[in-house]
Amino acid sequence: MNPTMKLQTQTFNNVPTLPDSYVWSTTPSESPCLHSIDEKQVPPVVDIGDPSAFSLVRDACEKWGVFQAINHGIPLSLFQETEFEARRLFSLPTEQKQLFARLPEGFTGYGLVRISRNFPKLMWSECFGMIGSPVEHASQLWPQDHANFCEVMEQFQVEMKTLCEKLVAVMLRSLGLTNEQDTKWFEPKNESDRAKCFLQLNSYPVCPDPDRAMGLAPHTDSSLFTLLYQGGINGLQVYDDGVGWVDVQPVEGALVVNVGDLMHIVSNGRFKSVLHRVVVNNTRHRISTAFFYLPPWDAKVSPLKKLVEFDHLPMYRQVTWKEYVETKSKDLSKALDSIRI
Ligand SMILES: O=C(O)CCC(=O)C(=O)O
Ligand SMILES: [Fe+2]
Repeated sequence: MNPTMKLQTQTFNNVPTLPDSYVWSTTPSESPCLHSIDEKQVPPVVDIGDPSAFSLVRDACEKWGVFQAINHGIPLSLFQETEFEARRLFSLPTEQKQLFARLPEGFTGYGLVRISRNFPKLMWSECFGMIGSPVEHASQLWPQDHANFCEVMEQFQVEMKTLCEKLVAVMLRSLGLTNEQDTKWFEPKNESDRAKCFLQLNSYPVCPDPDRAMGLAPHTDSSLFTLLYQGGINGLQVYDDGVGWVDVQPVEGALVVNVGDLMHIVSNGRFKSVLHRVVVNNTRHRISTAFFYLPPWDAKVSPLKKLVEFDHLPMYRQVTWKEYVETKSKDLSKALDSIRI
């Protein structure tokens, strides 16, 4: 594990040069990104309220593992309020944010992104994770002034979860699965188990030397899929085998839908788990909100029966979510291979 998991006080504030621990040997500037104007070379923007959405979603998930969803029903104002509250949180002094530091194995609280432990260099980012109400942490931070933060974060999670439920149906229906029984994508341990969500606010402060730094190293999300609101500032890039790194240009009000490892498994390999990274810049502090859609901890996940019947062979063995997370935290790139049949 990286010995410097804990963020250093003052790391991001007014440092004139990039500290050595943040200098990456393979940097985004050495594998430049395509700023394409050819719409075939960028992940598509899909109006998910349109009847033609199904085939567009399927094509995007097969080719890219990512698309930008518009007309999803969540008002822009809720994204703006969430971003405003996130900025309020990240602008606090580091000592104060450290009061609710995330434990190395934990999900909630403040700190480095979980994948930091898998890389020798530090990333130019910080995050705050929440599952449900953040009141426990927020009330310590702002004893008199946490109500709005909590209200906005709770409302955001409720609306995003509803949207995730709708989107999973769209994605699986796009594969021809219309019967409810055929689209059960996890096997619960208990009857009452429901899908789970995890909200992570990400902050990428202004960086003195963005060409040698990394906001978030290349990774795939472990989730079924992730909904990402990236505000108006560029930074997210996805990898395409034929093209290389491609910018996902922010579209006002759109949500980036990232296919994760679990959807790749559930779809028996049809949908691609998208490799993505974040680059930083030297002028603007970027904030993003990532909403991960997940199974319950002890639930089992495997390729959907109908798809396996069609393919005659499952591509992956069954795995519990807990087992998958533990395998992936040991080695990001080998987790999928380790359950491949
Ligand atoms: O900030 C972004 O655009 C991407 C964030 C991300 O990939 C993540 O939180 O897993
Ligand atoms: Fe991610």
